[in-house]
Amino acid sequence: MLTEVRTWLDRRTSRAEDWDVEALLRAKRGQRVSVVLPARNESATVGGIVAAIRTALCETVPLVDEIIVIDSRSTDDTAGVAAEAGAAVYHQDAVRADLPAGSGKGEALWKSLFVATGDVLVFVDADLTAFRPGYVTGLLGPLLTDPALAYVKACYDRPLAGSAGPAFDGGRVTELVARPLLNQYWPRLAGFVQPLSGEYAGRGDVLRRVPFVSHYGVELALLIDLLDEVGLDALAQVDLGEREHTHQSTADLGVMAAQIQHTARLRLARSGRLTDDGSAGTELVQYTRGADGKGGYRPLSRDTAISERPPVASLQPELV
Ligand SMILES: O=c1ccn([C@@H]2O[C@H](COP(=O)(O)OP(=O)(O)O)[C@@H](O)[C@H]2O)c(=O)[nH]1
Ligand SMILES: O=C(O)[C@@H](COP(=O)(O)O)O[C@H]1O[C@H](CO)[C@@H](O)[C@H](O)[C@H]1O
Repeated sequence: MLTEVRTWLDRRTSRAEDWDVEALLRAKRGQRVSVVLPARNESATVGGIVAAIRTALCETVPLVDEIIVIDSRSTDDTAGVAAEAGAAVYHQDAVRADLPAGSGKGEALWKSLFVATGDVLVFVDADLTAFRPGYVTGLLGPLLTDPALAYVKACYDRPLAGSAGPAFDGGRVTELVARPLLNQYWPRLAGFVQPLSGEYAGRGDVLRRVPFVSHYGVELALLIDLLDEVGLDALAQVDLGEREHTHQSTADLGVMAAQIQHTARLRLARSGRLTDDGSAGTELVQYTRGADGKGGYRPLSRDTAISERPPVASLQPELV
């Protein structure tokens, strides 16, 4: 581990319990706080998360000023459930509908930058199955109390639901793809315990100065781009203890892994460390047996292409 990272790890890692809500209210000093949940087909969990934030951090103490759910082309009642729980719901394709539509989680997060009014934005996945308001206060703690910080990521144990395995059995793409890539090519980011965590907070003006990669490349790209934009000491992480969420299938995580590999290649090429001749395939062929689970294997073609949205701040003023 680089000496710089060792120092960073000690200096820029805190714990959720280090941040007292009353102290955060005093530190807020007129800054607005938006909580943003990107949600695709999360009707089973989004309502409980929104209600918990609203009750604890809007009604009981005025720490959070708005709760936004970006409905990311859900086919269930995510939007209705989120609205019922008290969130302001925006459909991903209805925000900046003048632009060609994009896809995936990264698109949902980029679109949130056009509707969130907070000086500080807190992002929370909508599939969490054991959410606590301390996730939000923990992420806000460093940002509201240290003006030198721009972005704070959650870290936590990630047990794999249903397995009695160790605390890091979850975060499969983190452990098998993202962490090796970061250690190989971006060792200054090796101090992040959970580089792909879906819970993080950032200053709105800084987030609007970086691009947003589509789909599941967004978290890796944000870390790499924010390191370039603001420097390692403006980044931090907060230990939230444990995180449980609805898991995707291994096959679906294969698509996520490919998107993250494409993102890494894009960033290596952009920094001149790799020549990208555009020959990397974006088709991922996976295999399944027939519906009855018998017979021979059938190929299943999956698209893993990613795209990228420019920094919001780079858009023509009249277009923002
Ligand atoms: O196209 C998408 C894919 C995912 N998500 C949301 O992004 C978060 C993380 O996605 P997911 O749970 O699929 O990833 P995982 O946590 O399983 O890696 C969740 O709130 C999803 O509903 C989204 O808004 N749009
Ligand atoms: O960290 C990971 O390996 C993946 C999958 O987690 P699990 O193996 O289902 O616990 O989950 C994260 O990765 C996505 C891509 O960055 C994020 O968008 C998700 O919020 C995050 O949960």
